[in-house]
Amino acid sequence: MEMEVPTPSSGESGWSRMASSLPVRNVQDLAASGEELTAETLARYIRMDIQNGDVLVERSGEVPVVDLGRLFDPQFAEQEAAHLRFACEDWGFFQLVNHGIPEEIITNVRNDIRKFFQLPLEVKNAYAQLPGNIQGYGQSFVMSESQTLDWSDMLGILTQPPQARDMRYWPSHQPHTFRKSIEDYSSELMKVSHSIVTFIAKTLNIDPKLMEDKYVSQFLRMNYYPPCKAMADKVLGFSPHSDGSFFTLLLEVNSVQGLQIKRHNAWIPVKPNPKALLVNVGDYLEIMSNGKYKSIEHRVTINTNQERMTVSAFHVPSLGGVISPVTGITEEKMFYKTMGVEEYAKLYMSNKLDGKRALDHAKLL
Ligand SMILES: O=C(O)CCC(=O)C(=O)O
Ligand SMILES: [Fe+2]
Repeated sequence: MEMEVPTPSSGESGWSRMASSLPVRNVQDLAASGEELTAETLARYIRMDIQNGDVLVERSGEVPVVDLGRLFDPQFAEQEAAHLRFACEDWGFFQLVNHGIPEEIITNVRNDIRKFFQLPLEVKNAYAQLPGNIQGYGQSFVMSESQTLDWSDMLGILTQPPQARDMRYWPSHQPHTFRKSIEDYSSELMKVSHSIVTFIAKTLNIDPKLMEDKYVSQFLRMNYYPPCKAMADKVLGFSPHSDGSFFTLLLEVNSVQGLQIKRHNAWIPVKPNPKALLVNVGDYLEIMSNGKYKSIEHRVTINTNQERMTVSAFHVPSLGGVISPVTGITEEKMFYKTMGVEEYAKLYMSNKLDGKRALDHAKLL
């Protein structure tokens, strides 16, 4: 398959040229087309590996909850920091409540994402191949070839740093408040990220300054997972992966379940919490914490009747930097190499991982 590399952006962040894309059939359109969805028409999406590992529905209530308000409150800070440490070390995932983002901003971004995905395909396709900060619509960031088999569409936008937001090419008309909703939400996420980083640094006993350049760029990835009446249990919305970010903040736009996280070789479905942002440790944080904090594999399953919509915000380091384990976090031994951020990103996005995760290539033997 031919790979298409989008035009480099004139913006600050070279990240916009890292994410390549593969043109694939729009899945929302396929699901809605009325075309009969049979083993034949769905052949491309049918997966043999979905049953690998038990699905432990009864454990979905165990995903840790971290309260940002309490982290700021001297009376509860210590206790809450212990929850945060446990969440990053033992789960790699947590529901962040009391995150402080004004409800109106969340509501607006939810509504506009819904509206966006309801637009006719031709209109959405105006976002497909734009230069500047829009990464594309309907296509995957190429992490692996298998991901082009995912039963989902996405709209990807590079939103931070602000000077990288090259909005000249933003289709202005549809939905007309979309751009503002995204910008407001993106800026609020930066504040939340700043708080998270400060507290994570504390739990690792390191200077937060060491992390300052580790989450300066932000991608928003709006995900649309159509229902699949015929064979919901044979397709995946998102192949198993860990995130090539420092950390990721996920907003579940419509609270339809789908995300599952790998834990002790089983899959735990995450129960949507409309009041929370789901935070997960990414690969760069795992490396930097010398493996103390874990970047956990996760995947998205598909429903028979309901569509799922989410927006992931990937916070990533500046491409020009390096990533290396900070000394003193764990015992003296280093488990990860020092790597260029760009070098790691290329590895992560390459199709040449031979079935291993990019992280395995960053480990010292
Ligand atoms: O949509 C979801 O639930 C998860 C998305 C995800 O894992 C990602 O964007 O990396
Ligand atoms: Fe992910």
